[in-house]
Amino acid sequence: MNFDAIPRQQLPALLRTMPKAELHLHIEGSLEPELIFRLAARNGVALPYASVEALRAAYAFTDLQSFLDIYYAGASVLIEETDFFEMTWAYFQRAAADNVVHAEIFFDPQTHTARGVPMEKVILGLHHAAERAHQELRISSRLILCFLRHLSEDEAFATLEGALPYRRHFIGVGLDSSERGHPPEKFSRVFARCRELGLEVVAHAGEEGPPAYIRTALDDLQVRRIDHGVRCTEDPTLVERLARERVPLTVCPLSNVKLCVFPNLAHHNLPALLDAGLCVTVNSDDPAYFGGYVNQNYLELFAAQPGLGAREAWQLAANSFEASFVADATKAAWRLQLDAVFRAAGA
Ligand code: HPA
Ligand SMILES: [Zn+2]
Repeated sequence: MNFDAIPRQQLPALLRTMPKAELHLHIEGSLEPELIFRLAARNGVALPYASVEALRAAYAFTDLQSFLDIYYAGASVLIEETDFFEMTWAYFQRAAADNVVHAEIFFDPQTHTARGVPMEKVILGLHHAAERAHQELRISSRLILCFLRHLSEDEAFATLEGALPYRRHFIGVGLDSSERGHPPEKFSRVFARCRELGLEVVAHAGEEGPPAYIRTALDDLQVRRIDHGVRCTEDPTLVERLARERVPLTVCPLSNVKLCVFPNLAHHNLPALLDAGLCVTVNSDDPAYFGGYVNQNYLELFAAQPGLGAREAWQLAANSFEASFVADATKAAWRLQLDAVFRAAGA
């Protein structure tokens, strides 16, 4: 492929139209303020904000915790199965507009079961939206259950137990919420149990936490992907290992800027991670809170980083397929679609 034949002004259209997988998306983070207000009214949930505008104005985060406080407040309007369905269906429609062909979606059951919402309503609401997306939008998807790391390992075990009747609806587990002070090894036993059950395992690490958390996610939890992982560059030996073992990083550029991990996109280390040979992917994390869905992440990052061009666009999309939890034959079919789009653009 001749990537240099593609002029830079063609890049935004190419970023939008290229097929891609999204592998780091918290479904509760796709809840737009308008839907939060609509569900609050329908379910009789009181919100500490007077209007959609007042809620949006509160989206000025200083770190991960300042975001999580508002994110959990927003999720409190989700009560019935149809609420979970509507939220997830809205995400799939946005994803289809961004030419996402496959999504691996995180959900946080403890945020809901702690309020008395049954596990069944959470999982079936998401599952039915995923089925409709497959039929009507031709988007494939998988669900990944996340344990909240600020809670105990015993609570994670109880959550796993409660989810096992719906085992066929999710393919893996992850670890999210407040990273600092909650290292991956706090969850070693429950992740070992999940691996025994044949679940895929991933974990957020090295977003705000130190590179040591990336190491223990790999060694103690034996994760297949690292979510974020951007702080790995503070430890060159770790970067070499991630490249050698081709451990994917699901990077979320707009999230990193909103949560002050980097001052702006021009200072984001994604190009350095790509240069080091890592299997980096671009994702939206919590698009309703961080200023855009997956294409917005690509577009703003490429606009801010002159070193990123058509070659890197292709590589990032190819990485998103490689890093997904689907059969090799499916990955190969997506790669052909991707190559066809680049060839049609002149590469
Ligand atoms: O970016 C995140 N980090 C940790 N926990 C989260 N829960 C939703 N988004 C995030
Ligand atoms: Zn995340």
